[in-house]
Amino acid sequence: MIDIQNLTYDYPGRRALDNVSAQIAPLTITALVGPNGAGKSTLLRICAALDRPFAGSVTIDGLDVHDDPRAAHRRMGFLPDFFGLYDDLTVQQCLRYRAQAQGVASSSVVAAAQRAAERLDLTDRLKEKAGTLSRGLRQRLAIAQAIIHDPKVLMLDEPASGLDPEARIALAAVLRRLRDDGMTIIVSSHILAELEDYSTHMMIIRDGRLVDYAPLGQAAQTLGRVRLRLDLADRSDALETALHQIADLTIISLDAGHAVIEMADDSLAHAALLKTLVGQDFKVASFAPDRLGLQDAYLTHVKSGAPQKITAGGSAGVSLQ
Ligand SMILES: Nc1ncnc2c1ncn2[C@@H]1O[C@H](COP(=O)(O)OP(=O)(O)OP(=O)(O)O)[C@@H](O)[C@H]1O
Repeated sequence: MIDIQNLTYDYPGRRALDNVSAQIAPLTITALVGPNGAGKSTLLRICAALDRPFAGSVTIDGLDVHDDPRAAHRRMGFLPDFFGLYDDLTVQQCLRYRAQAQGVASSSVVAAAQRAAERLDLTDRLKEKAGTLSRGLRQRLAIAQAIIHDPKVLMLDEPASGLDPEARIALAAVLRRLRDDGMTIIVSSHILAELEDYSTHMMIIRDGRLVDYAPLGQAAQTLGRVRLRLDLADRSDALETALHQIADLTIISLDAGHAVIEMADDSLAHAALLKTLVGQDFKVASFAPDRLGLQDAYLTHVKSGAPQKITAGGSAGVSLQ
């Protein structure tokens, strides 16, 4: 879907991107993470065909975005980290204006504005002026403008910065819905916790280099294997012995009340294990894939003496500085 090949970009005296490559599959939501100055905004601007790389290319469905930026812009929506709105226009006027500016056929402008408002839950705000909206609503209006032409790809640079928890939750719901509707999304952020709920993949960059790009939940797992978490309602010291008797099962962590195990990605094998444990009278309260958290995966990759500072960020989770 999005093919990023060997991107290199320099600012005067500073290499911002160094040979970055990644292939982003359709219908994924990629969390683009990294400390301040890692190159996230530069990467997004290049993917959005706003800056031209010194070397390398970006294609969307085979279209080189720098060869034909206008065609590329019809396929993508982009929201930069700082954006402006026409404060004196109503939400409806903003959306209709943007539809016209994006080249939506004049017979479809009204419908496009209505649909974008519906997708971003703005239909009850259509008559309000942009200048009177709260920060969360302004952000939603800006995203509605970015998707007015129903692009296949949406790229958002720090969309949740400055939003309160409620607005962040609303934004997460919107992004999930857009993905379900058929969009491929890349979203950058410093705050990992907010990305965790909806991201399918994580791309880590640091000092302009790609550190990792992997599906969440599988980042640390072997292909064809899956990590599962088992919780017991009643603690039982016999759990370890029982698990050791199961073939082709690796115990990742264990105590009398829970276990994280790795085994073949085979639902029949999982069902058989569950049946065995229940048959041995273990009180299984839950048994489900153990999703490797985005924070865990990020920290796994960056805590090896990396130069950036990582601070625990209260309810917002880990933040990168
Ligand atoms: N216009 C510019 N001129 C010179 N250097 C720049 C310019 N824009 C960015 N840089 C530098 O390039 C590097 C990458 O910047 P970029 O904004 O892409 O990083 P980022 O990961 O988005 O950072 P942040 O999280 O702080 O937004 C940084 O070291 C930054 O200081």
